[in-house]
Amino acid sequence: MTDATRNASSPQGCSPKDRVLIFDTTLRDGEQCPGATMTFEEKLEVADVLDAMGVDIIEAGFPIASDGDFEAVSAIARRIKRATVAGLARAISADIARAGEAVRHAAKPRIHTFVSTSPIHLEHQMRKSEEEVLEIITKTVAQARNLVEDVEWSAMDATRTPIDYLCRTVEAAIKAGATTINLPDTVGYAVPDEYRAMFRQIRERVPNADKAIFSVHCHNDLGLAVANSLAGIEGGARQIECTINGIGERAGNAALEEVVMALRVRGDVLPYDTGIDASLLTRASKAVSTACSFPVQYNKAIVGRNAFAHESGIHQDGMLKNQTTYEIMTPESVGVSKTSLVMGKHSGRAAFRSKLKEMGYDLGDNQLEDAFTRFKALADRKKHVYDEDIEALVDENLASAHDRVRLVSLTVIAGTRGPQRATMKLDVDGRFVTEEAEGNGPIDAVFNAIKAIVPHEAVLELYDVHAVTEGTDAQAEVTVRLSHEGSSVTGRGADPDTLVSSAKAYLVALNKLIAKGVRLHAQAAAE
Ligand SMILES: CC(=O)SCCNC(=O)CCNC(=O)[C@H](O)C(C)(C)COP(=O)(O)OP(=O)(O)OC[C@H]1O[C@@H](n2cnc3c(N)ncnc32)[C@H](O)[C@@H]1OP(=O)(O)O
Ligand SMILES: CC(C)C(=O)C(=O)O
Repeated sequence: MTDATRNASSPQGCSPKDRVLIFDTTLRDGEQCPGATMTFEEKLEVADVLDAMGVDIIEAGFPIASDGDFEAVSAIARRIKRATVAGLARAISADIARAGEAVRHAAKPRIHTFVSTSPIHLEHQMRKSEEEVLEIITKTVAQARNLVEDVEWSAMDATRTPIDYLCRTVEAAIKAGATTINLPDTVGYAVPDEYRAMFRQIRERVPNADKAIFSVHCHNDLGLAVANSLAGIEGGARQIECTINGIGERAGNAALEEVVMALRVRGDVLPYDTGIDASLLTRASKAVSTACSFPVQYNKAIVGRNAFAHESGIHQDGMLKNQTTYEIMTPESVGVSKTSLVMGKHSGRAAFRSKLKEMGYDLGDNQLEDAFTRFKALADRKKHVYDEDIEALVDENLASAHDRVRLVSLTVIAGTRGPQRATMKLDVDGRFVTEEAEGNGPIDAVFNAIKAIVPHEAVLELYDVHAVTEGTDAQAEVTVRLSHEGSSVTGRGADPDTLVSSAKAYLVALNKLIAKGVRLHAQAAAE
């Protein structure tokens, strides 16, 4: 641990852990993510959330990039009282002057200047020799240090830089006054062992290494940004550069929420503290996603909408018995109100029973088994099973417990070439009866088939259909009202197939009439 990080050690009473500084670059590298540009106001909002969450350094932008960026960095510098506010600058005098001007009103200003160090970059981008770049480092870091006390220097493409030359650049930067040395994996090329070893070697070999805090900055081109960041910390770095939701150039940067929670949850093997209030992580994720109009992938660790959602029966059963069976952190710890047990085709009885209880149903074992069978059948056909879907099927189930006429099967031929034809099989008092009927439209054909099997005088007073939930696979809920000899009854049926729900609704109403004493005439031959 360097002197600088020791100053920021753990709160009193906690076991002493090394403090890792969180440098958030959502507003700079994050904004470099294609399509993630934020307006001035959006940047201020994000900066406020970051500050409230306790990030140590907010990299507010790249002031030379545009007047808009300069204005945003200046406004954030004026506004933020707790965190350090940094502005990025190339190793160019005008950039450094502009960054210095932008952050000068910050309570804690930082200039972050960078230059390439790898042979590929020196030859093809900078078109400079190693010696020329060493001179540039000395000159530009000194210029920045004349403007502010807190200067960060980054070796762009450090992980593709030969270690001997990297040592020389780091030594030069510290000598010129850099207080933080960032060794970025600019192109997401490193693997954890290599990145950890790089920090160990640099800290051992550079004579003045203990005068600076070392920093990691990892890109996610191989999906290793978080793993590399943690490895860099094990190698002696004490600052992590990261972004909310992992947004950033190309495949993005290490996600702030992931590094913070990895350090917290695995404190046993990663004994480091951050100053982040993790309960604000979800809020920060939403704020950034909204500001950038950049959706968070559903299965994103920590802040994705599925991060605390369980659909499979075995997991749901475990969760109902004890949350630690399938969750390594509580949803509340990252600002999510609760775990969700999502009802779907992989759910089991334990979760179904619990869901029904939550919805206010108290079913006996047989009723529950019946409803569960119907739920599984529905889930096989429907992508999302919502509470309303479950409610519809349970209500229908309860209503049909004493029915004398039940739907067994239905086939309808419909389309532009009428007449429409329905073939229906009903269970009437335990006997199967099949009839075929035509109609003026498929629903008329369905109702005529019912009348053919169970002739009755009742009049259809109302037919209404609406979607219970969203999407083309939504359950259609049909309401049918029948009246007979002064009494009228209503039936409801739900099914993703409107014709089936129509038949069910009609039969519910008909069964109610039968229960009221209307006589049945099952005419068709029993099978
Ligand atoms: C790894 C990173 O994320 S680095 C940060 C990347 N972010 C950005 O580039 C976003 C903001 N950028 C911009 O708005 C523009 O690129 C500007 C304003 C910075 C520069 O614009 P321009 O002057 O038109 O230059 P352009 O972008 O075409 O080329 C970059 C120039 O900077 C040079 N350069 C790149 N990095 C550095 C550096 N660290 N120090 C000095 N010069 C550098 C390049 O060699 C090139 O110089 P050249 O024109 O002499 O060949
Ligand atoms: C400017 C530096 C830190 C950078 O963004 C990178 O190397 O990825």
